[in-house]
Amino acid sequence: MIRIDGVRWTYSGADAPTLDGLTLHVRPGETVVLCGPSGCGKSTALRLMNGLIPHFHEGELEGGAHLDGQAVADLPLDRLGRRTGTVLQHPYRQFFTDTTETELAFALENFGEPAEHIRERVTTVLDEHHLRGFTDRRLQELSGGQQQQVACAAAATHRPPVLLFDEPTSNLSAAAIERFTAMLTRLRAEGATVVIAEHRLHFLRDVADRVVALRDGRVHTEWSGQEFAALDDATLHAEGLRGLTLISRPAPPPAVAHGASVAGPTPPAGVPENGVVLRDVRCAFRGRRVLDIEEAFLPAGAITAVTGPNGVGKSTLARVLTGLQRHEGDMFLDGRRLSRTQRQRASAIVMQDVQRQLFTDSVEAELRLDARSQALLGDLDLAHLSDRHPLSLSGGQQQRLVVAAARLSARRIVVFDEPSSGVDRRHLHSITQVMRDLAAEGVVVLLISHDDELLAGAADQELRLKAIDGT
Ligand SMILES: Nc1ncnc2c1ncn2[C@@H]1O[C@H](COP(=O)(O)OP(=O)(O)OP(=O)(O)O)[C@@H](O)[C@H]1O
Ligand SMILES: Nc1ncnc2c1ncn2[C@@H]1O[C@H](COP(=O)(O)OP(=O)(O)OP(=O)(O)O)[C@@H](O)[C@H]1O
Repeated sequence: MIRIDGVRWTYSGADAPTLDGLTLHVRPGETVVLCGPSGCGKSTALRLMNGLIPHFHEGELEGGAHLDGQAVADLPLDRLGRRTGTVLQHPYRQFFTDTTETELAFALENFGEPAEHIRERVTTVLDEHHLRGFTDRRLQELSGGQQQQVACAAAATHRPPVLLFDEPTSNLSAAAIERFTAMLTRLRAEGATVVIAEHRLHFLRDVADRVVALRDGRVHTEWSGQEFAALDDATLHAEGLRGLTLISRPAPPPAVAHGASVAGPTPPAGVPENGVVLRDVRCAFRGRRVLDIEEAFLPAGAITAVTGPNGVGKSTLARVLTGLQRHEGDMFLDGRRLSRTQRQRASAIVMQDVQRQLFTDSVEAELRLDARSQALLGDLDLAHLSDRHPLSLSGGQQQRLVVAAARLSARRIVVFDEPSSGVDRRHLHSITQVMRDLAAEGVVVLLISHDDELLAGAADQELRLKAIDGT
């Protein structure tokens, strides 16, 4: 189905090839997982399969991918579009339309399918993916996890024989990951060929036919699905990969909070001196209330995890803290009430979609380079990339760059919104260390995450949000 034979690919302007002798054959109906350290070439390999290389990205290609015996480079884009469905690392970047329903219909409309058929298919997909509640919701107003679920559904709506997923679970809750796994099982039953690039491997244990670990742009190790399922975590860790065991996380102490959307005990009286206090904080979008916190205390010098299902209001809370969101109620820092502008000055954030906060034309320029930032670049394995354009970095490299900028920001409040997307095992530890160092300096650190391994290693206390309707 997909054949890649000894491909070499060098991005335009890069001094070394990103794919260097990559050989990979994917059989029809097979589900293959691509894993490997950040920057090893997983996304690039997917771009070769869906034609973004060479149709979109510029560079030097030797060899190429074949789909059903036809060179991807020779296939017209509409034929490629019918044969492949792709979910990118930042799904919001791939939306063409405005609402969930029109996005699901988009590909079929482009292929000139009859309106009746489009309606039927969109209805089926909305049900299969549990997206009924989002039918007419505007895509830009969905939470990160909700967007990722819509992107997965939209990629499958026209039933392409090949589906390519780039870190499809980076923003998903455990329940949403289960729904995604069910989608993979359904696709396999329908005979689809599926390639998934991932760092989080545990949910792929029972669905992968083959697992391929890349390193330096070529295949380094390969396991059959059975071999993979039988691997122990130590073997995977030795390969620099994340384990298969679902971390059962001892719940950290609850953050001091209560309110309609918050699980936790009663707060202390008065306004604590050292940290953030939220009082009667409420947010609503178009009359729909999404955040309702009577009182919460986020102490300085500790990492407070904010958890809860997709769409429950975690990023909204992050925007409240950092002064990016209008709301009712008050926020105090170290006993002093802060206006929105004061909050913007007191805080830094690593956003869920870090590409939104890369503004300059080099890694170096994103940070103010001095001895301290040089050392941090080394810790985060970015030192060799300092001349590079930030948007040319891999997903995990971009993530670490924004983490570095937040570390150097010298703000009292630093929020990390899903910082483990694109992040391999080694860097999970370096990012945890950055958060720990900030907390040790007395910063109020907030960690929003669905990643139990990250939470187990980093969270000092937990603020668990529940949906306003109680779910
Ligand atoms: N600008 C907006 N307009 C309308 N609704 C919005 C807007 N921003 C967020 N929402 C809605 O508010 C709710 C909370 O979104 P938020 O991004 O805070 O969730 P989250 O808990 O961070 O989710 P995830 O885990 O998926 O990232 C969601 O239902 C979302 O669709
Ligand atoms: N447009 C580009 N120009 C130059 N180099 C690039 C470009 N895109 C990616 N690279 C480099 O190619 C290498 C592989 O990137 P790729 O995005 O394929 O890695 P990845 O394995 O998907 O990483 P991650 O797990 O961090 O998402 C990285 O070192 C990256 O910096």
